[in-house]
Amino acid sequence: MSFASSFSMLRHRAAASAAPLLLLRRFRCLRIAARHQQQNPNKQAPPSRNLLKAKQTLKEFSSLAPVLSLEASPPLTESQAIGVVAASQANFMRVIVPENDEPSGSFRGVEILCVVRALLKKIKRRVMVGDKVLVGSIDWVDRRGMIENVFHRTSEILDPPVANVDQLLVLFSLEQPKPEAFTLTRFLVEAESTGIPLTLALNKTELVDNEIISSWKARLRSWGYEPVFCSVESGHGLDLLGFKLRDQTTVIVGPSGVGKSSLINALRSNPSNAAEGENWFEPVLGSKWLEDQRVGEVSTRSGRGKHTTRHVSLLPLSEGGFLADTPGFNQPSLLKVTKQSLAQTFPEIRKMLSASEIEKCSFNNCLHLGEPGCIVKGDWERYSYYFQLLDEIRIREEFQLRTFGTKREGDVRLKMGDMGVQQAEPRLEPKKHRRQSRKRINQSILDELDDDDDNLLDEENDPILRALRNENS
Ligand SMILES: Nc1nc2c(ncn2[C@@H]2O[C@H](COP(=O)(O)OP(=O)(O)OP(=O)(O)O)[C@@H](O)[C@H]2O)c(=O)[nH]1
Ligand SMILES: [Zn+2]
Repeated sequence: MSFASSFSMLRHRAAASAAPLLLLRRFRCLRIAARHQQQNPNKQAPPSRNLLKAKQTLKEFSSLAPVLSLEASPPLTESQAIGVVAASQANFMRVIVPENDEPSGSFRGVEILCVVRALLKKIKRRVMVGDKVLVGSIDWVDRRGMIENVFHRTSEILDPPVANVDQLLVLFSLEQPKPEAFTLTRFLVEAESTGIPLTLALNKTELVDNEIISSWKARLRSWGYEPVFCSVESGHGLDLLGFKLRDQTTVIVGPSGVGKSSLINALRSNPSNAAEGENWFEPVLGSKWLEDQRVGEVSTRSGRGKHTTRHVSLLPLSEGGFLADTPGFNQPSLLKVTKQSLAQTFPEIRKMLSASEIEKCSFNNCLHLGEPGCIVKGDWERYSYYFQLLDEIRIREEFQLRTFGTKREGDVRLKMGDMGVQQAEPRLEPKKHRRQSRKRINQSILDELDDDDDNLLDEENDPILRALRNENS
């Protein structure tokens, strides 16, 4: 397990255990109060403040514990609904819930501007864009409400931060800009490392001739991918893409200028997509904001460049499903990829490893660097990219190690792992028996960078720094 993921597991566990503890304490208050009542039956003592508080907390927790399972369908009152968080801005979250007010019984989407219940914050239950949530205290006229609980997540990505992503759409263009094989590989590796299914699409087909399309098709097939060729300009391939996105929450990633925003706009307004009936997200009532999430309007309204904000938002598709608009997130950080996991992000290596059941690599955790006995041969196009990325990840891992090692020596100890691989492990704090939080570790990396006078890193655009900051926020 990677350093990073073990920390996030710990963090989740800590959040989950806070609630029962609080509950237990409040239960004790109740019991003591009840015993007091038994011993003094004639005294009608006014309920103590603690007792009131305990009752209140029990009431709060009864609708809260535990995190709702995805299949759960809690009984809803008039002022409650289940929806999806489409955006988060400052202290507010925009949640899209279905509204059943049509005589025909068909659904429409309503956007409710929500605050998050203080209790959820208290027990550190984070609400993310993409989360399925229980909204309560809804004022259907003003379209305001409060997020009362969160459902289990099926997935969670951090860069950009979105929950319940079903699919990643890696978008490149064939021209303006031309695809660059190594950059494309970085994007694919980042997408593969999430474990979420990915679709690769190549845009602007109308700018190139058929030979170029065929040669990319063959080349990408040898990498293990079947891309969708499309053109926002001519409309070619958009039906197929629309079909692939239907009823899915999809995050589009890709370099600047390939047509991500153009594609989002095209898919949202494709009139042939406007099926009648179950498309309860379009139109979304009360959302001037959603209308504004269009390429041109955002820039004119804010008066800044259209991509100066980094707020991710989910845009409802006319046929159901969401597309995440991810301004500014167009460089893969590869922060979740480790030396050991890199091989699994290359379909070519996966294929070689699964093809040879009998002939295994001599080493269990072989890095496939051409050692004798390694079954991963070098006769494939991206082998050199694999090497290059392995090197990059090695340097980053060493940098992280050095940062913990020099700055916060006490927090890290080196452990001999399997096959003699050295691994860094945070030292348990002697008194609290608690691991250092991932936030603090990330912060120590950021501090280290801030201390560095020769620091020429572009803080805004450096994907690793950004991913670390996202995690901390
Ligand atoms: N010729 C052609 N141009 C396109 C196509 N799709 C998008 N464009 C143009 O490509 C340029 C960049 O499009 P955007 O949608 O802003 O690209 P983006 O990926 O969102 O770029 P960033 O916002 O920088 O990440 C715009 O001028 C679009 O009009 C296409 O299919 N063909
Ligand atoms: Zn090997």
